[in-house]
Amino acid sequence: MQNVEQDLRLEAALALLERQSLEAVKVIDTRGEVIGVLTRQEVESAAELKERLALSNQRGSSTGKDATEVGANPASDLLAQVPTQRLLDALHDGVYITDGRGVTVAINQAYERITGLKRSDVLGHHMQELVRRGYISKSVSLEVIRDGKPVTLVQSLRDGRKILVSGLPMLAHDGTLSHVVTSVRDITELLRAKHAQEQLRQLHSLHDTYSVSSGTDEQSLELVTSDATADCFALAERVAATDVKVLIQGETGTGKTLLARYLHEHSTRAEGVFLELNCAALPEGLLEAELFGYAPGAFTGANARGKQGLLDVANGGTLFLDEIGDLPLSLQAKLLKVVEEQRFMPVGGTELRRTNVRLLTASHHDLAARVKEGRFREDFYYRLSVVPITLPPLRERRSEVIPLLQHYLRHFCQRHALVRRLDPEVLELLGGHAWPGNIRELINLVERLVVTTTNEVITSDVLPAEYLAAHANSGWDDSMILGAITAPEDGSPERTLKEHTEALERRLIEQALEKHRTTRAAAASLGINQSTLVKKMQKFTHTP
Ligand SMILES: Nc1ncnc2c1ncn2[C@@H]1O[C@H](COP(=O)(O)OP(=O)(O)OP(=O)(O)O)[C@@H](O)[C@H]1O
Repeated sequence: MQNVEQDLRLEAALALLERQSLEAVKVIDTRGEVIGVLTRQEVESAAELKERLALSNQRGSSTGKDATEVGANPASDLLAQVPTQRLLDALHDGVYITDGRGVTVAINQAYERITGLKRSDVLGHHMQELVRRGYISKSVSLEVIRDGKPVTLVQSLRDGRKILVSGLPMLAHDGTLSHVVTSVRDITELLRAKHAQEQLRQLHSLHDTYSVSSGTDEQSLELVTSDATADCFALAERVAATDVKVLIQGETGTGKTLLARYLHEHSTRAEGVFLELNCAALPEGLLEAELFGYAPGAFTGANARGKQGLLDVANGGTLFLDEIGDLPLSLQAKLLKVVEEQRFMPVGGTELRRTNVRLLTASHHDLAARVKEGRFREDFYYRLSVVPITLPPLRERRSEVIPLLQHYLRHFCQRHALVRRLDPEVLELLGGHAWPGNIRELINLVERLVVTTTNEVITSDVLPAEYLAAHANSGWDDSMILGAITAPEDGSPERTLKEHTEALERRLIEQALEKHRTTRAAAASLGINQSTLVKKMQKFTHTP
């Protein structure tokens, strides 16, 4: 059965090599693990040997056994002229042959190359002795002799390399064990490649979870700045080339992450990775494992192969730690060590690892206040905030609101293949909104308006209630309206009746909007139709 499988694999390998003009094929076991690589030359010579065997078998006997019989194989007629040692030395894999008692009778050159052992070291020696001397960690031949069946295992050599060893029993005519033939393949490279593959897999999953992936929508957008923010970006550009620590502060959605990425992209690390971790998003244990990684089997449930931490993955690049104010004190101490020494210890590890990462941090908390409250280490705070940059909230950079609205309108129209315009009245209303969620809130609103509106022009009647009460939020209050209907005391000309009436109308409409939240309900409560109310509001926004 085993031979049939091998034959089928050989044919499949040959077909694959022919069909796809490959130079080598991988051999995979039933669990999908790669156990070796066969070159075209190896597959072809095996196929040729198989053909010869088949020819000879037509003329001769067949063993009908799992193991190979020595001396009864008619193929030996054809190979008889070739000296056995030359045949063995022609093989790329190492070969080790013992007699039925475990005494070494032959090895080939490939075995010497792979293991570094010399023929003179092993010939005539018993396998037990070689294990005792520490030449090899475990003997396959002895296991084959003990169990009487093929054995495959991975051995470690003295220099730490790993070899895959497969031993096969060879039987004499009388069924007794004649020899054990062992093939040896250096799988150090294979294991390294597998390890690299695992690291890559981890990197991809980290990238999906934490990184601000490149080519995002935001990245393709231009920055909208005003006097209030241009200084922040100019400062970021100035310090980008250095490795100084920058602490970015500002309310949520003000562009802290964008500024961090801007810094990375203007730095000499721009080719390296930019990873972002939100320190408020994970419990302490997980946060530690993500940042520092862990050694194989560090804790129950850990990946048996261990895991690289972000400090390793971001080596040569930038690690942006958002919400650093929420980092537990114990991890602040560990990270301080990284900042000071550029070294860290993975969870459960025994060796310090070096890393060359630029740390950028951000927080919506007032970190200085957190230091005073004893919730943030003072030494860590000073280390991180060599250059502090504070992004103002959107309500303090009003001149950006309309450019941002137009900017994201264009963006979402393009993304959803729609044509939409913002009615000037909407621009006015939104221009006066307080934007507690800052730019993120603005972006979400614009996308919502673009995809939910059926008309080309987006009018105020589709605005959610909180945006209609914009004037109330933006500093308009009753006193200003009352001021409009009260005779001025500063000697300026008296208002006309029309102006008084308009001011009163405006006040009533504002109050109705505040109370009823939508233009439809406010209009109904005032006994006018919705479009009249909207027109009047539009007129008011143009009236100082
Ligand atoms: N100046 C700007 N011009 C254009 N878009 C901007 C600007 N600043 C920020 N944005 C966009 O606003 C959104 C929110 O920005 P960002 O995620 O950087 O904010 P944040 O302060 O990091 O928020 P949080 O504190 O919640 O993490 C992002 O989509 C970003 O691309």
